[in-house]
Amino acid sequence: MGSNPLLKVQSAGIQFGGLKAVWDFNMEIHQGELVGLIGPNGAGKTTCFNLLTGVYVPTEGDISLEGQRLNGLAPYQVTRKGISRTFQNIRLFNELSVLDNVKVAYHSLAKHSIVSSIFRLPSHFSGEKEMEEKSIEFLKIFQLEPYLYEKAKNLPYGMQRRLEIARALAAGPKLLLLDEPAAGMNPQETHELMELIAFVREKFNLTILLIEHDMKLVMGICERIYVLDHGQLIADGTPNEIRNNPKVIEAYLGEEAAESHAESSPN
Ligand SMILES: Nc1ncnc2c1ncn2[C@@H]1O[C@H](COP(=O)(O)OP(=O)(O)OP(=O)(O)O)[C@@H](O)[C@H]1O
Repeated sequence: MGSNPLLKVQSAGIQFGGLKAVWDFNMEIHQGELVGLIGPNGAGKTTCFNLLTGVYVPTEGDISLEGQRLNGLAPYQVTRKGISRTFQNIRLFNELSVLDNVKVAYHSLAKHSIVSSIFRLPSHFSGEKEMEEKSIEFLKIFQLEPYLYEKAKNLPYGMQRRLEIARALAAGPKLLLLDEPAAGMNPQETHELMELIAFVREKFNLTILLIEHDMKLVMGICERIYVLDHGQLIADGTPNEIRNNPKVIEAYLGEEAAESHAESSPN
């Protein structure tokens, strides 16, 4: 790939006390790619997302988006630079309506000034109206239109997951990070979600990095995959390369063995 990468991570890492949760992490993602980040439980995947989004400041290495260094920026600044995310455990404003959840995301980027909003100047209303129309447009794409005025907490689980993605998209990201978007979904919901992810990627010319445990799903939609184990990258490549990589097979076999041991051990 000749062009400059959208995201570049060079030897990034973070240490918590004595624990090196992630270290020497390298990654390059180009505009338009759909990339997977996988690894056994506790491998450091969510920690990587936290590094990329300013939740954690790397104790080593560099992270840049379009050549601009992100190290040390607060999460809201990273969002403004163009990285949005969803969380493993859904984080919505439960008491707000579906529509307001998306409008809040727009507000964080809104162009109309605080002065115009306080004094309720005409520019405020046109900004507000435009924001509402755009929010509804997004929600239609995610088939959430029937729920516009429903409190977020009352949505079926699969729809809450969709709303989280819609909200992340409303911030207009260049790079969208999805942390286990299909967690807790049944196979039918998962299948529909994957089709939706592929669709929004095309429609908004997005670049996506996703963490997912469902191998079939990751292998099915990602063009490239990075694999973490014990905080370190052990492989990256196409789904086929990853599927046949002995280090990856070993890491996952190790996880299965640990799980079956835990299941058979008395408490
Ligand atoms: N704030 C923190 N303080 C201390 N240790 C942490 C912190 N955040 C993460 N860790 C540790 O870093 C390691 C990696 O955790 P992380 O949640 O990133 O793994 P993961 O690959 O996302 O796991 P899972 O698939 O189970 O979600 C774990 O050992 C975890 O306990």
